[in-house]
Amino acid sequence: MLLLTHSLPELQSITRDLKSKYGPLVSLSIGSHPSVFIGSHSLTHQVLIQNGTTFSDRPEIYPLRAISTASYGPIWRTFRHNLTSNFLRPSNVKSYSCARKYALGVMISRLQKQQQQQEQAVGTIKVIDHIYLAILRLSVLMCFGEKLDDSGLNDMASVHDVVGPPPPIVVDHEPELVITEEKLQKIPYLKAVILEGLRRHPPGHLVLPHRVTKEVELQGYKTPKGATINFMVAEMGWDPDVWDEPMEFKPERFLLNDGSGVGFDVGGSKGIKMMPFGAGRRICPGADLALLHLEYFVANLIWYFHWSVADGYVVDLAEQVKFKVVMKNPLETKIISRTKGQPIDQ
Ligand code: HEM
Repeated sequence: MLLLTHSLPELQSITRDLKSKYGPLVSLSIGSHPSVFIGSHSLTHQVLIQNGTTFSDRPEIYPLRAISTASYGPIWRTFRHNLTSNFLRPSNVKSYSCARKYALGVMISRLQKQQQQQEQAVGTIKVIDHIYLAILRLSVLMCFGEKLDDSGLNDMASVHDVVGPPPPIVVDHEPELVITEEKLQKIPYLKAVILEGLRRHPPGHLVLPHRVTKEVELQGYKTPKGATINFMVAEMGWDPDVWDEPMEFKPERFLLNDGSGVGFDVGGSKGIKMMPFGAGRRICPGADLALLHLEYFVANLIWYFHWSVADGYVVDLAEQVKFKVVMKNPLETKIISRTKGQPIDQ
């Protein structure tokens, strides 16, 4: 089959149809490049975890060969080693705590100012799809969007249990008090919300394309050397054979039975149920940092503000595929500062 489209939604709808007719392994040809789409959890595990060396190359379609686009070989290994053993080393990530706190202070100050201005102008506060870190954009808004009408996230009872009463107001971008990285460990429900956001609305519906380095047989289909292999991340997270009520937003599914923690292996080494960060040798090296930031900013933004839907606005979680998946219709929220005292002009 020759597929004459580069539109991801169209591609997804075609692969979804084909998958329902012919099973989880669907092979398409895009131009002259044979291209395979895998939506099966077990096959993905077999391919990326058990046969990683054969499936970790990238197709030569990128003009720039950086870490994410480099061929699987010594140059990629050097890039990856530099990144993981320096910038992303756990001790370094911990040492960026001051920068995280500063970024949070800027965010809170802006939101407080916006709240004050909008209260004066129209008596209501609208924050229009404007959370300031790109990494947070989709997941936070999706989480808020899904849970806004539910007391679960705003109350996030465990956040308040862990950190106590409302914080003091923020002056000069410097929060006196924040929910620290260490305290986040005591809020398993928060981690579950973030994971559920990434399952239900993964920022990428496909991982970056992989390339197979020798001819292989995949579930009886001969796949030639050089074929591009794509993994259907969103489909895997929504598979009713693996997830109970997959289209529902239910963070509890990630909690241990007694609610004391989260029992989920993001890397999928023993089995893949979802893979928002990919899996195997090319798995996103920033996954831990991303999860930490999502938890940190969500927890603190909930501690500092009460979030609800703007008057007359109906939450619409339709997605739009840009570089990453974003909300088609930006979220409009009303925020009320929980801080003691009034926000001041800055
Ligand atoms: C919610 C946030 C993020 C998501 C969902 C995400 C997801 C992904 C995915 C799906 C891949 C492709 C995996 C594959 O090809 O199999 C990837 C690769 C990559 N990500 Fe992330 N990522 C996130 C944040 C970050 C952050 C914060 C960093 C760096 C600080 C980062 C750095 C990278 C790099 C360097 C690669 C290429 C890895 C390689 O090819 O070896 N990502 N990411």
